[in-house]
Amino acid sequence: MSILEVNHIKKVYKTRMGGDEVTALRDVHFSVEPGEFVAIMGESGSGKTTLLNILASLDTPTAGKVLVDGKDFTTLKDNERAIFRRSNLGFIFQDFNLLDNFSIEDNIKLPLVLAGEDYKKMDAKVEKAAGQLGIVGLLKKYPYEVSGGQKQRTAIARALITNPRILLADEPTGALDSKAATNLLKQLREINQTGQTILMVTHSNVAASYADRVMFIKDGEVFHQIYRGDMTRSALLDKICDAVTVLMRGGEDSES
Ligand SMILES: Nc1ncnc2c1ncn2[C@@H]1O[C@H](COP(=O)(O)OP(=O)(O)OP(=O)(O)O)[C@@H](O)[C@H]1O
Repeated sequence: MSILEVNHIKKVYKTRMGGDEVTALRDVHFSVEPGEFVAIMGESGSGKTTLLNILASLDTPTAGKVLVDGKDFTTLKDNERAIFRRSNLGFIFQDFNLLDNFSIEDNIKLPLVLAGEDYKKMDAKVEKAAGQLGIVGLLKKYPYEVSGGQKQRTAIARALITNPRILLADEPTGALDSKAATNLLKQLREINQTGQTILMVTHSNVAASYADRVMFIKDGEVFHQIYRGDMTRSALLDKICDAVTVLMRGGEDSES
């Protein structure tokens, strides 16, 4: 069974007291298998954030369903959706979203505290997550004392500590220099290779080339998909660059 099924979702925003309407997603339909690493690309305004917000259960679609492990969460009440989100999804963001007054250790621990987990079990989980991300030596530091790459590793450790079914990443390398971005992408790939399903929205062709599948959104629909198959990362990168060029030409696959 697919881990995620996005079933013909549509999202229409109503603006100005219900006057104007904006169709951000027209008909988005795809599924993700357990252990896949999927990158979502698309030009500004194509609907990526809208899609991610719906997948994150932070917003509801106007029509269609989203199923995680066969369960439709779009129909849950707000409090049930919050519990669903906490136990099934992990998030990382472009700007890390760490709490400045919390140590690295307490930032990583936070989802466990919110979930009411037994304090005695927390330390072992923090050690394990920090070990996986190579930041054990930073646990007593504060976010302002560590680099951008280390902040994002902290955010990943925090996202993974609850063993989420899916890790949702919104432009995770957007605030990093290219060396830190490369290290982070390699780390995400390693985490994926342990079986973690990852969905990542990105503007970066290079970032997308670390995924198994790259999905292009255009005008609120899935316009094109590229599967890595047995391609090397650089061959996948070439294909992504070609697809982005076609997309920027307005979707016509020719010069004319
Ligand atoms: N809350 C909202 N109310 C009305 N329209 C919205 C709202 N949020 C997004 N939109 C519109 O929906 C469309 C898709 O926006 P969305 O933010 O999902 O695109 P995006 O692909 O994430 O863009 P970017 O890459 O610039 O972040 C755009 O036309 C946008 O103006």
